[in-house]
Amino acid sequence: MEEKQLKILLQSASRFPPEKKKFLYGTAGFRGEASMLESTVFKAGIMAALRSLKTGLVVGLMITASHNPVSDNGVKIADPSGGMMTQDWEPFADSLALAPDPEHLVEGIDAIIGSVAINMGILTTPQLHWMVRRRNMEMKASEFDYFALLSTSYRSLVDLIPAKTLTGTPDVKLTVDAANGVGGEKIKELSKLLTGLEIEVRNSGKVGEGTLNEKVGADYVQKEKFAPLGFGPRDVGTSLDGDADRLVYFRVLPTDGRSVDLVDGDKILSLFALFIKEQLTILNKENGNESSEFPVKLGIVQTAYANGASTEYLKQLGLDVVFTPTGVKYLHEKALEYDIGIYFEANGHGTILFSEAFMPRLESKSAELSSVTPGSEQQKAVLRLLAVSTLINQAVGDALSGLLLVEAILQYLGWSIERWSELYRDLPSRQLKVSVADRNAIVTTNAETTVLKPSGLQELINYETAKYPKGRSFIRPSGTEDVIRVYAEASTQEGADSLAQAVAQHVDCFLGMIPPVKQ
Ligand SMILES: CC(=O)N[C@H]1[C@@H](OP(=O)(O)O)O[C@H](CO)[C@@H](O)[C@@H]1O
Ligand SMILES: [Mg+2]
Repeated sequence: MEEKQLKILLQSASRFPPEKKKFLYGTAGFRGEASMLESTVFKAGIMAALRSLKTGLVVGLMITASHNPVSDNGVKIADPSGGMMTQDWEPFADSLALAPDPEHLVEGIDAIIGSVAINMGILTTPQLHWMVRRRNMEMKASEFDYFALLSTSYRSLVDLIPAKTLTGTPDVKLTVDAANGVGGEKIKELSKLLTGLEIEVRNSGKVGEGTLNEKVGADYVQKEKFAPLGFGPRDVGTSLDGDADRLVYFRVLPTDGRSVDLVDGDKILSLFALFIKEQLTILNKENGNESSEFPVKLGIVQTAYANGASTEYLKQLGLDVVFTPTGVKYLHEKALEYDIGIYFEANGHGTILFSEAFMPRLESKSAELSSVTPGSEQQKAVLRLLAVSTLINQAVGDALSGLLLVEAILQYLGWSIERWSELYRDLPSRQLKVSVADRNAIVTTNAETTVLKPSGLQELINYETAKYPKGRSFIRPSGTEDVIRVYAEASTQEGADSLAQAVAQHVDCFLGMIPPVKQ
C-alpha cells in the first residue's frame, strides 16, 4: 500500500475507534445497538472492499435493523453470487472487527487499493443481493429491472392458470403490513406495475405512522401470534420484516380480534413444494402414465425449528426433506445441491433455487415442447417453472417476490388463506431462552438437534421428551443473542410448555445464572 493511501486509511480509522463491546460475524452479520457499532461498520466496509478485490467482482454491503427494534443495527455482506458472504471469510471478518488499533487494521489489507464503492441508496436486503448477483452475471440489475422482472413473471404465472380454477374475480386484493420498514415504499412502487393484484400497504414507514418493528412486522406476528397494529377482526394480511427478507401470512380471528391464525414460513414452504411437485408431475405425465423422461432432483431444506407437522406433511407428499443448522446461509448452501431446492425458516425467510446446471435443461425442454406439443399441459408446466425461476429471488429470501408467488399459487389452486392454512395443523410448540455464563459451552451436532457438550445433558432432554406424546425438544446457542434457545413441541400446548420448562431447567442447572424467560 502506498504511503498516501495508508495515511488516508489510518486517518479514517482514527475517526472510528474500537468499541468496548466486541462483535463477531454471527448467524447473519455483525449485529448490535447502533451507537456501539460505528467502528464495526467501518471495518465491514473494508471487509467488503477486500472481498470484492479478491474475487474481482461486485459484492454488497447492507446496513439494516432487519426484524429487530429500531435502535438495533446490523451490517452484512452479500457475496458475488448474491448469497451470504462465504463462511470461509467469517474468521477474517472477525479478526478485522476485533483489531485493537489502526496498525492491526492495516495488516493484510494492502490490497484495498482500487476498489470502488457505489452507494445504492435505500433498498430492501433482497434487492441488494439480487443486484449483486445480476451485475456479476452481466445482466440488467437496476431497481427498475427488478420491479419489471417480478411483475412480468407474476403476470406470466397468472396467465398460465387453468381456466377452470379462475374465480371470476377480476382483482385479487392483498393487505400488506410493511413493519414500518423499507418494504412499504418498495411494494408501492412494485404494485404500480402489477395488473390484477391490488395491494394496500399498512405500517408503510411514513413519518408518524409508527416505529420500525414495534408491534408490527413478520417477527412480531410470528412470535407473538398477534395481529400487527392497524389490523382488526377478520382482516387477512401478510407481514414483512423491516428489510423485507421475511414474510408470513395471517388471518385475524374474530374471537378477540387480536389473535391470529398464523401461516408461517413452514406453510409457505409447503405451498411452494406442493405447487412445484405438481408441475413436475404434469411434466412427467405422458398419456396418463408417469414416465421418468425428465428427472428432476427436488429437495426441501428446513431447520429443527420447522414445526414437526410441516415435516410430516412434506414427507407424506413423497418429498426429500433435509435439515441444516439455523441461519439462511446453511439452508441456502444445502438447497444449491438440488436441481430445484426449496428452503424456508419457520420465521418466513426462504426461497426456491434453480441450479445453474438445471436451468439450461429446463429451457431446452421448453423449446422442445413448444415445437412438438405447443399448448400442451406439459408445456404449460415448464413455462410455469420458468416463470417461478425468474419471479423468485435466486440470491436470497425475498418477501416481495415471495408474496407474488404465494398470490399466484393461491389463484392457481383456487384457494383462500383458510384452505391453505388447513394443509396441516401445527403441533403446539414453545420457545424459551436461558441466559448462561458462556453460551458456547453448548456444543451440538445433527443439525443442532443433539447436544454433544456438556455430556449428560442430551440424556436428560431425551428423558423429558419421552414423557410427552409427539414430544420433541432441542437446545442451541443463539447466533444473534447471548442466550441458549430451548425449543419444545408436543401434542398439547400444556405439554409443549412443560417440556420446554423442564429442559430449560436442566440447561440452567448445567450452566445457567438467570431464570428462563418466555420469548
Ligand atoms: C429461532 C430463530 O428464529 N432464530 C433466528 C435468529 O437466529 P439465532 O441464531 O437463533 O439467534 O436470527 C437469525 C437471523 O435473522 C435467523 O436466521 C434465525 O432463524
Ligand atoms: Mg430481515
